[in-house]
Amino acid sequence: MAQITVQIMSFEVVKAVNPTKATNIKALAESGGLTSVPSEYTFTTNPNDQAEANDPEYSIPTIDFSLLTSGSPDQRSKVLHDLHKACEEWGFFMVINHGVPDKVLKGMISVCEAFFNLTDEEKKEFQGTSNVLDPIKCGTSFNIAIDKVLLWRDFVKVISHPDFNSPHKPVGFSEAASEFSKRTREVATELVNAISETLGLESNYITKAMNWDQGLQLLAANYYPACPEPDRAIGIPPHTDHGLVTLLIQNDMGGLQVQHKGKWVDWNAPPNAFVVNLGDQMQVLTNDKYKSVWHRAVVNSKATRISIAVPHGPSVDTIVVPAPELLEREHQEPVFSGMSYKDYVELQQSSKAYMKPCIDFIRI
Ligand SMILES: O=C(O)CCC(=O)C(=O)O
Ligand SMILES: [Fe+2]
Repeated sequence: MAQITVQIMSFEVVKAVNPTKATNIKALAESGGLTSVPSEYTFTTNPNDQAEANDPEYSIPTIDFSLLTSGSPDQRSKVLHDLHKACEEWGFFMVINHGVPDKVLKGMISVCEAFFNLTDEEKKEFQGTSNVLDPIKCGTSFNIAIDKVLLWRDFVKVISHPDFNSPHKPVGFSEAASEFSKRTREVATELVNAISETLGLESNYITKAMNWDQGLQLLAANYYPACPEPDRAIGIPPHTDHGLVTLLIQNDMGGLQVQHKGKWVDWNAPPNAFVVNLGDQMQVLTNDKYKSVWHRAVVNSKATRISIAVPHGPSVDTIVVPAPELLEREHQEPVFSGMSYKDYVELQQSSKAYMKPCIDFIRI
């Protein structure tokens, strides 16, 4: 009987969701008495697809950033070798000793938490429109105009480059986000230069070809409250990221899983490391050599998880094509047709590409 009451109650809360009046999962999770996942949020995963914990085959590649920027020539070439392997075999790696102070990372997580703690009324101002490239946008799920299953996730996204944007609330958000985005971008630039070298190209090849100076950088913060039945809901379903590289930090809760050799691998990065993954534009540029990798965010029953994903891409008007220098050297035909980054992002977030590999739309 109690069970039925709860289900009806949560159904009523969820029914209030509509594209113009977005409610949020934080409010639902905190409303008390929620003992099961409401049907609109039901998303089940297959436990047999999970990688064995501690299997060395699934041990995560780690890149020591300090050796890349200030190691001896031998140390640097060893890191470049590891980076090449990580890009080719995983598309995901962890970056340690990156030099961004803990204070900057923790400061960013804490202002994001404060943002999610604003009242619904206060957040409404930052809801944005249906334009996927709104400078500031917040909401719940992925895109409630097209979602068939609601996600156990609220989000706030801001464009931080080429122009820096920030909500004016809560106090301190803008300062923390500005410092965090600047420092994170410096690390991303070094990594992209190093990735260029691992491809046998000039270190500034990618940044030049992608108009990096005007490149898009987003701060996308995710809020996943504790969930009463974590196996029956999902924070973010399997997807690849649209840009070149994404750098991600999280509070001390895990939840990111990466697909590797057909299994889902738990990614337990320490809070002061960056988790880096390659995005679709890197796969296009390298003509499938370095692939963007499928990943997802699962939820847990213990505590709120916050992650901040920072995708870095070309400038929005760059038409991304496989690098002619690589095609020539490898005697390959291009396997992707060109598309502007802006069109790609819009396509990826449209109903046409919902839960589908967006990159297949431009595969020749
Ligand atoms: O929260 C996470 O760990 C994953 C987030 C993510 O994949 C994204 O925002 O694109
Ligand atoms: Fe992602």
